[in-house]
Amino acid sequence: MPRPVTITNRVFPTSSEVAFAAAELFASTVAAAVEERGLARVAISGGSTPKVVFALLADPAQPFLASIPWAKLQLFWVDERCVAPTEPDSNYRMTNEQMLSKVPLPAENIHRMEGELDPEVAAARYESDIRNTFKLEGAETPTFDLILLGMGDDGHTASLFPHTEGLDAIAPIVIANHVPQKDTWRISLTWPVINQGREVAFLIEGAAKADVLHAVFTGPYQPETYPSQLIRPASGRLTLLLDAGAASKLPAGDTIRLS
Ligand SMILES: O=C(O)[C@H](O)[C@@H](O)[C@H](O)[C@H](O)COP(=O)(O)O
Repeated sequence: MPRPVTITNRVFPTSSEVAFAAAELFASTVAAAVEERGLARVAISGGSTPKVVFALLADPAQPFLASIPWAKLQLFWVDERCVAPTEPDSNYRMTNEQMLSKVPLPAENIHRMEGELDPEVAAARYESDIRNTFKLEGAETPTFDLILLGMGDDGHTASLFPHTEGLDAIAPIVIANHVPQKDTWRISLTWPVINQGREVAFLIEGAAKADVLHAVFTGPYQPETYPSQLIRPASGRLTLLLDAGAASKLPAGDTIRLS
């Protein structure tokens, strides 16, 4: 059975307010990690929801660009499509367009998943990159300071899709996951690694996600069908950053206790 978790459910009237809250969480987590440990390691998701967040972080009119200690941030991805970084579907391309091309994050601090390579090769290379960057030994796994997740309307998160082999991957840090429902391969962090994050947050917007959020956080535990249910951080804490539409079928209140 999954470990208990207390969910902090932060609901905002509009998607722009959710994005600003996500940018604040990113900036404050990075600053705290640098203060405490001298560096910050963050893993971000792709898709469409985080685009505005990354644009806010790079916007000189916002407080984040000047306040984030970019040189002490090591940036990773939660997952990537198996495409070249120049392709429209590339999570790296989206992040580069919205943020990386506009902020003083050193190139060597940007840890791109190499979607252009054979999926298994790309997964192995990324796992090696993580092991080297985190200076891991033996079976040690990484503890990211922040992991920012999205959720598909099918209940997937990262590239952990319903009824795919990636859900069974416990030991690795990074996997290549075949996703038959999309007739594609993806590269993804595994769910035990995500659960080791110091701060783990879902950023979810839109009424179209209301039903899946209700199923994931109030329905029976069936992670093969709703892989986002696998996300039960070891810290015992999980944050939801939602707009009113996405939250519309969740219980009222700012805390959800999952036993
Ligand atoms: O590569 C990806 O697509 C993401 O990492 C994926 O897990 C995403 O977070 C969800 O599919 C939600 O995507 P939207 O934000 O576009 O709804």
